[in-house]
Amino acid sequence: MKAWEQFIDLHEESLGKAATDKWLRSLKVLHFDAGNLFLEASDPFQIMWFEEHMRKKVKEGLFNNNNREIKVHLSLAKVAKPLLKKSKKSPKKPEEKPFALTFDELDTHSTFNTFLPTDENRFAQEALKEAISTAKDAHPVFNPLFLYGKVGSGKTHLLKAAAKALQDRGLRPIYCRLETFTEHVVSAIRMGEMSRFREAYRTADALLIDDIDQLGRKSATQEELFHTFNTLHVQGKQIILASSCPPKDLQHIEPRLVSRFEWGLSIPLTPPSKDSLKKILAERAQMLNFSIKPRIVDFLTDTFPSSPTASVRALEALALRSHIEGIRTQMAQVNLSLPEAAKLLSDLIKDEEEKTLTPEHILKTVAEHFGIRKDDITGKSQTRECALPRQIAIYLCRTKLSMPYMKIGDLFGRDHSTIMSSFKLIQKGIDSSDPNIAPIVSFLDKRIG
Ligand SMILES: Nc1ncnc2c1ncn2[C@@H]1O[C@H](COP(=O)(O)OP(=O)(O)OP(=O)(O)O)[C@@H](O)[C@H]1O
Repeated sequence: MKAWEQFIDLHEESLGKAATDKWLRSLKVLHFDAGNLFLEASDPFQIMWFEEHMRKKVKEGLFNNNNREIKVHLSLAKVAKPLLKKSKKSPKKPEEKPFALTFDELDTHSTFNTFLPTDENRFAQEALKEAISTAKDAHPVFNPLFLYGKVGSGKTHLLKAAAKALQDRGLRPIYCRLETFTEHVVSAIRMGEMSRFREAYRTADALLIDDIDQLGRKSATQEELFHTFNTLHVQGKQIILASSCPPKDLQHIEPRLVSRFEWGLSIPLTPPSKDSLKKILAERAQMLNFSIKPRIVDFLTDTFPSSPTASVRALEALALRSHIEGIRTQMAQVNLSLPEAAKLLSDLIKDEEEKTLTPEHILKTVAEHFGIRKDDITGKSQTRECALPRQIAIYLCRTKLSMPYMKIGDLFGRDHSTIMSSFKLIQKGIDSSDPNIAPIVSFLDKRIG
């Protein structure tokens, strides 16, 4: 496939020939349709390496002749040693026809077996298992099942586990993220293939949609979801949805959909506690055949406290990087010390630190934006070159961190009333849509996060 070959050639210079051959050229091209490239990896580390090093680059740099993004789907070769026992069912072959609905893939580690039951999530797991065991045989008692919880509470894991368990029962569930459902609606409309879209979704044995809170104001998607929901519901097909909030808090979603989401059972999920997260990491390491000392597990949970997702990703990165490093230096993975682990994860740790919002981070972002030094912002200079960035930084410290004026004054070496008047000046600029102030503050506000 030409675009893929060109993409590989382009990256050979920075990766080197050996790495390019080992990690990219050895990926087997299974199939290509207009927007999707299916590749097969020979071992799990190749997939992890790709996700870590190439996923972003592919998204930004792999396009077809019509300049549309090509999505890369990676699977593990059947002969390869899987991380977990795989289902006996062979994966569905992608369709050959021009309009192909490609659904999100299930992964080998998101199963019920690998989901650690905690007091907070036990009920959700039981409800899902019950729904799966009776799916298709009886009208579901609770339909839909609506899982909701914060980032990292295990929604995606449970949804994929449920889809996998349904497949193992010989049923044909559809699992997809809302983004995929939306893409399908949009391309079906564009290509005049609505009947094929409907046939695919409405004949499924169960429908599982993740990130339903991202429905937003897309009216065509809401319309199709509404009819898909009704058709499946009337037939007694189980519907399982996941969202960051309960149905009543969903934004911009038609009331008729919200009320349907409330027909069944809504189940809250809570992110795992620190102790549970440690157990999750230890089990994940075992699945990866990665020997990890408890104190490195502690280090991961302390370093990536904001979300289980980040800790799990860091663990996977550590397993991959120490595997590569081990090949290079003969270093035994088993002996990985804390400083070695920290070194291998230094970029991820830096990213994590930057995510924590501090006055330092605000100063750094504002200074970088205006091309001046942090010291210029807190320094004495009254030139406009320094004064405007300073006033904006003061404004952002107040609005983003709710810092008291006195504290901001200490940070900027100015008295309380100067800080207040800087704040008011920027606020006035925003309120009056001053082109020299409002767009910059809005941009920096988003950038700071
Ligand atoms: N109880 C659990 N047992 C095992 N792994 C878990 C558990 N809870 C979360 N995880 C793991 O933590 C990571 C984050 O979970 P997941 O992606 O399912 O969260 P989420 O609620 O879908 O978050 P988001 O809202 O960001 O999509 C995953 O790697 C998942 O496998």
